[in-house]
Amino acid sequence: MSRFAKYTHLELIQLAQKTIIPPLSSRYHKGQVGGRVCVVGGSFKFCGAPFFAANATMLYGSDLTYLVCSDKDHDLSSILKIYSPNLMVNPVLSEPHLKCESFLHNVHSVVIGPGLGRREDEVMQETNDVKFDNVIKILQYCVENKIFVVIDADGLYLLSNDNKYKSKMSDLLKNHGKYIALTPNVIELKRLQKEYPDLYTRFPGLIILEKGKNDKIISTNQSNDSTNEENPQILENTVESHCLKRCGGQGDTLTGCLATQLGWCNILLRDDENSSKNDDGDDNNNNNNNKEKHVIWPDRKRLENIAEYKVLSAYVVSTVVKLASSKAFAEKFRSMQTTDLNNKVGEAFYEIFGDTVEKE
Ligand SMILES: NC(=O)C1=CN([C@@H]2O[C@H](COP(=O)(O)OP(=O)(O)OC[C@H]3O[C@@H](n4cnc5c(N)ncnc54)[C@H](OP(=O)(O)O)[C@@H]3O)[C@@H](O)[C@H]2O)[C@@H](O)CC1
Ligand SMILES: Nc1ncnc2c1ncn2[C@@H]1O[C@H](COP(=O)(O)OP(=O)(O)OP(=O)(O)O)[C@@H](O)[C@H]1O
Repeated sequence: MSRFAKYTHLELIQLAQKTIIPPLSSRYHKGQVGGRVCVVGGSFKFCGAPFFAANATMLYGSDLTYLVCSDKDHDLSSILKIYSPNLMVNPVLSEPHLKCESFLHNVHSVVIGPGLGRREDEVMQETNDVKFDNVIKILQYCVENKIFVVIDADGLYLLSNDNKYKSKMSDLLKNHGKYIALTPNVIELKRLQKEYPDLYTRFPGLIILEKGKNDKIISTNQSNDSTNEENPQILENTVESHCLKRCGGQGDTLTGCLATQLGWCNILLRDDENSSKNDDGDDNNNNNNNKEKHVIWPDRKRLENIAEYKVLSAYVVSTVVKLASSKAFAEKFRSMQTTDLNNKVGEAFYEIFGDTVEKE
């Protein structure tokens, strides 16, 4: 059981408000606190999924969202650009010598997988392998540079079923689990458990947000030798959803929202790291330059470790998406689509957290 499992729903929401939802303020510039998120996905078959995920990142509150896809997937990048002028679509995923640094250096979180496709389904095997090689390259770049990653949909398929890539991916998860969240649906979870029977304990620091009627958040101890903690820890979101429509893309929405929320956590954690470095500098050099000290939301409450930031993020996002889907369903019933759900994300967030404007 997670320490959070002893909290009531209201206590968790209040805790989140004090720890992981940075207030809106005129002090911050574009991307600094709202965050910069990148979604990697799309294929010749699926242009909806990457759009829903990327669109949800922005509707949840990111300032800048990039969508990285392949220019070999027919008209995918043009279609995505037409879907939304808010997104920055970067069709570099099939570049043979991809330089991740050029588009990821200032990003706070990344989604890998919505609509990405699978190697066996693709038409042009040769260019296709470049695309998937690059997906692995991106994952590696992210975890080595402490960028949070959400792996969903066909990203999970690579991890559970792709013979060329699954061992490389599982090595990255094993060594850098603390930067990664998986968001499987029921079938994706079954595939993962078939490949990794010890899924819940195998990847230290990993969290798994299992989607379903009650979203379940599983977290694995960060270190294999911490014996005094339960492993894994489980937190279930039992808030009722009144949405009875299961249109494709609800999971993509959840994934996008989670990426933005994790991006915020990354920003806050980096700010703590920078300010403690400066504290050391001050002591050693007797230098009273406070400029870099807790630039962002100085009086926030701290959680205990990275895993707690990720678990609370997953809980909050699950709550927001459940409320958004209930609202969309109440208006549209059977005709509800994912676009309706996406359009309720902001309203649901507001209903739960208010305007979140910084108090003077
Ligand atoms: N508009 C778009 O572009 C969209 C594109 N999308 C993209 O499609 C890609 C493939 O994703 P996917 O989920 O369709 O494929 P996959 O994992 O093989 O599962 C397929 C089979 O699993 C089952 N099944 C599923 N859920 C279940 C449940 N809760 N409980 C029980 N069974 C369940 C179900 O089995 P059946 O009902 O046939 O028995 C189904 O046939 C991926 O890239 C994704 O991002 C989507 O995001 C949607 C919007
Ligand atoms: N049986 C259910 N009852 C109520 N809500 C559900 C149910 N199943 C899923 N949900 C809600 O829908 C969200 C998405 O779950 P779903 O299983 O549809 O994901 P997915 O298959 O990955 O979606 P996508 O179509 O985007 O690939 C969940 O997080 C949950 O909030």
